[in-house]
Amino acid sequence: MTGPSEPSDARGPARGTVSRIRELLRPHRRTVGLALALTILACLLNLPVPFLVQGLVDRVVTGGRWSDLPWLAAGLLAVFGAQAGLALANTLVVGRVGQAVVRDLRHRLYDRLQRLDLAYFDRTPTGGIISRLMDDVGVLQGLITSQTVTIVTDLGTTLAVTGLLMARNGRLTLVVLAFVPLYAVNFRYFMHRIRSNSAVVRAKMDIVFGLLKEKLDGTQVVKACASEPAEVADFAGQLDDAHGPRVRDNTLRAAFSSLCVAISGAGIAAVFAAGALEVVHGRMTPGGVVSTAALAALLFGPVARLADLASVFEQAAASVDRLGEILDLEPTVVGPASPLAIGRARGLVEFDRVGFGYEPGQPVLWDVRLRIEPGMKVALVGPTGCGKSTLVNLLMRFYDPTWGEVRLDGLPLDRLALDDLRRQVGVVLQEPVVFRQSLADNIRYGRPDASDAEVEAAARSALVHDFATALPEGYATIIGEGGHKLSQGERQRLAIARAICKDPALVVLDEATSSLDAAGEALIQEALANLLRGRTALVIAHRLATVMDAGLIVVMDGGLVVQKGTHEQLLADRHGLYRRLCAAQFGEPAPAAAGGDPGELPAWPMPAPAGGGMLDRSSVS
Ligand SMILES: Nc1ncnc2c1ncn2[C@@H]1O[C@H](COP(=O)(O)OP(=O)(O)OP(=O)(O)O)[C@@H](O)[C@H]1O
Repeated sequence: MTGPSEPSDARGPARGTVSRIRELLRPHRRTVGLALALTILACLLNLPVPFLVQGLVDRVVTGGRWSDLPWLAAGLLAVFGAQAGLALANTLVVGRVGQAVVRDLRHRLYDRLQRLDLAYFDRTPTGGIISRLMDDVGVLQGLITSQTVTIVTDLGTTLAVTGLLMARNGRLTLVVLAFVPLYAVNFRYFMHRIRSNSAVVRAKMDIVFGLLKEKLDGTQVVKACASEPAEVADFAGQLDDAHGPRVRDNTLRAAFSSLCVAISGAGIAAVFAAGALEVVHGRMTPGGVVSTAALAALLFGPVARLADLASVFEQAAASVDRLGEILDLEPTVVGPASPLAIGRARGLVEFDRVGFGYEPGQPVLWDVRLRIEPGMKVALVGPTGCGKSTLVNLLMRFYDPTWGEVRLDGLPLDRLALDDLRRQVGVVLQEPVVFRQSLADNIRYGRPDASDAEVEAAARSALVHDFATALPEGYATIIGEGGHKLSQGERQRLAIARAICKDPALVVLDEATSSLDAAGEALIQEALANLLRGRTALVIAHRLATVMDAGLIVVMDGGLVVQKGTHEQLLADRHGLYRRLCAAQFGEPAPAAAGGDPGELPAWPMPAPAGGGMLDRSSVS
């Protein structure tokens, strides 16, 4: 993928821009056709102007036929009035198309984003994504709405006027056309500079958007650390960083446009000078010269604008490249063409010699072999970074194993439809996610067709019902960003209710590490017990005290499963990692007598420390 700050090849992507715009306009071809018809009409209306001007000069000014003045003036007025009317109609029509294209494009981008796998989001900053959806789409909208009309009008005008000029006076036409190559030189000089600078501006704005999102999301931490002044200074620094390239963008465009204007000014002056000679030699009337100069102005205007447009087009091409980074990307984790039907899974999970690395050549899981029987509660424990979450990510098929196979009910995961697989799994994350919608809709998020009664049943099971009914509008209360604020414990129970409402065969639990008081903790444990009942559960355990009853505790270290067994079995291994983890969390037990039979096992967990019954995570994550 092209890095955000690398300027792309100046010609290739520009061709992509044309076909991309054509593709975007295709669904609106009728409206575009109407706009084109209006444009052609507007172009044709340019043609009588030089004749009317010539008539004014030759008949009225030099010929003294004042009786011709009213109809010549009325003719000019009618032409300009009709052009204004057509321009208005055209702007309205093209504006509609532009808005529709933007809506379609944002929709397609969001659709693609939803289908891309987590790996894309791992490597792409959120700010870059938002800036593409808002900023780059806006640039393209500008090109389509304000510029396509101009392009077509100007192209039409250029052709028609060149024809007319040729018919009137070949020598003056050559004078006019001699100036056109200057536009080409001007264009060549500025275009690639404008384009690469545009790419730099966009990359800088990605960083600004990213910073903005990150810092607004983390407002609480910013305030808690009294870092507001530092944040303001940091943001100002980022804006300053983007300021230089933005100013350069402006300068390049201004220089380019001004040179275009200068070239057309020089061209018209040359037409007048050459025209004067034609009059002196009796080959043209003064009216003929004035009207030819008017025609030249009609030609230089569009040529200058066309060249100017090229700069807008170059900027849009940079945006199209960036949008293409999303639109052309195919997800790597996809469902099979003919998936196996699974119905409701029994919950048998197998990791068969699984290895995986987020980056090529850097495995974080090496050779995981694990069989989880239906209905079993399995705890994953181990030092931080040992690969617990990664294992769960593979079970959800957020990523595919680099080698080995993961199976559900004996079926390889990559033979199942993705939504079928993910429907089987309820996830409760460490940091519960709440969306800005009603409490009821938050609960039914994983199963949108759940009835109100089912939502309430899930809420009761997860001990959400009591606080739900106390909210200002009960289950209809809007929560999440800008809505009613829930406490940490309430949000965790809401996440559990969401998982229960989905009624999954499997539960993945990334056990919360935040400190709740004893009462809050007890409520969560009760809600969790309701969620886990009768389901296969995979619990990433940070506090060993909560998983001692697990049917199987899997101890991981450095991407490998190093121990497996029940709490008692694992403790019995005096040199095992599990025992060391327990010692780190609960404190060293009294030295065991020599000989060590199970009766000598320490009475872990030790009594909870004061202040809420939470045990220290220490080195265990
Ligand atoms: N998205 C990612 N991209 C690249 N590397 C990653 C990614 N996620 C995790 N890792 C790396 O993979 C390794 C295993 O991480 P993982 O999150 O699975 O560990 P964990 O045991 O769940 O840790 P913790 O208990 O601290 O959450 C770590 O070295 C981590 O830095």
